[in-house]
Amino acid sequence: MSALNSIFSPALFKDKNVLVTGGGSGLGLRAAREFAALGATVFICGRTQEKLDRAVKAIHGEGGRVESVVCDIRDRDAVVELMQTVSDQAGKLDILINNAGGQFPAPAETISAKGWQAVIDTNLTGTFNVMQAAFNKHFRKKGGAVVNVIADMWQGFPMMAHTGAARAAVDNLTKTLANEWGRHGVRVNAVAPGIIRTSGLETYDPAVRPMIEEAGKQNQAARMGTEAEVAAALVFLASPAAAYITGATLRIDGGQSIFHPLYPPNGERVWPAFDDENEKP
Ligand SMILES: CCCCC/C=C/C(=O)SCCNC(=O)CCNC(=O)[C@H](O)C(C)(C)COP(=O)(O)OP(=O)(O)OC[C@H]1O[C@@H](n2cnc3c(N)ncnc32)[C@H](O)[C@@H]1OP(=O)(O)O
Ligand SMILES: NC(=O)C1=CN([C@@H]2O[C@H](COP(=O)(O)OP(=O)(O)OC[C@H]3O[C@@H](n4cnc5c(N)ncnc54)[C@H](OP(=O)(O)O)[C@@H]3O)[C@@H](O)[C@H]2O)C=CC1
Repeated sequence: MSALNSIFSPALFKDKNVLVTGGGSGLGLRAAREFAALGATVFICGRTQEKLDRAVKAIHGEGGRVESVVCDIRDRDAVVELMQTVSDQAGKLDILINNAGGQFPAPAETISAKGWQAVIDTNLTGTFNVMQAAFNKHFRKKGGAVVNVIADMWQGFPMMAHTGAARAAVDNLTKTLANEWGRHGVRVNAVAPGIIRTSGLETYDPAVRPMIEEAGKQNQAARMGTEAEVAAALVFLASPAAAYITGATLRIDGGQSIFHPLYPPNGERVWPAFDDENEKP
């Protein structure tokens, strides 16, 4: 077992280099810690140097190998440079976790042109920029694995029209690029988290937090997901255990996306809510 109580073999990613975009906080940081604990050399990127510095310190403190690069994934040239940096420092990239992203809750009719563009540029174009640059610089010749982080937008995404559209597009890109790049030995998958308790949620306006707390219980586990639960799925899809999986999107949402308002009757549970084993002391 690794320091993070992982069920995976401690040397699973020995000699592998992993890039986690948005690895300075939340899900990305948890994933970066997990890959580092399993033997990988991890690169993390984001827009904020201080956030990255704190993450590097945390991973070094756990004995992991990590490098950070300031990079806005919306900037194509910066993303190409990021791939060059990985090449200069580590020689190759094996795994890309496309996690950087964000949005703000707002009714569709109020979203400004710049607000719409910022969210599409970040979550769709930025995600594509990183995949394309990783393929051209690294994966084309030696193969690799990509896991994109999207969201639960299967029934539309009220108050999140911009990100719902962008994430649905990335779901489709995942399938398209799995087809185009399979012959190069590249697997492309995605995870679709439901509502996960991360530091990212705290960036939202306090006025919408009660709504998020309530929505976080609308699933079969009757609670929000944890960072560890998403990281475990990212690790699995990036690992050789998923060698026969490509073009797939794994929903990590406690059943939120299939939640039926009429069941259970009167909201009664037979068993207590599922616990996250990783979070138990
Ligand atoms: C039911 C809830 C389900 C929750 C499931 C999902 C959860 C998560 O994803 S957790 C959190 C992930 N982290 C974040 O979302 C935080 C990071 N967010 C962002 O960085 C921004 O949302 C961003 C994508 C817009 C960042 O772009 P950036 O270019 O840095 O942003 P600017 O500040 O320059 O703004 C550009 C544009 O967007 C408008 N805008 C930004 N925030 C809001 C807001 N809260 N409400 C309305 N409009 C917003 C901003 O005003 C700018 O437009 P103009 O005003 O027209 O210039
Ligand atoms: N928490 C949840 O319930 C859910 C989260 N998600 C998605 O999971 C991912 C991680 O979210 P979470 O950990 O919760 O939130 P965080 O806000 O903690 O993580 C987002 C990370 O992305 C980085 N980032 C944002 N924009 C850019 C950019 N343009 N270029 C480079 N890096 C960027 C941020 O760093 P910086 O600001 O320094 O650039 C930050 O480290 C996001 O894509 C999020 O939308 C999806 C479904 C549910």
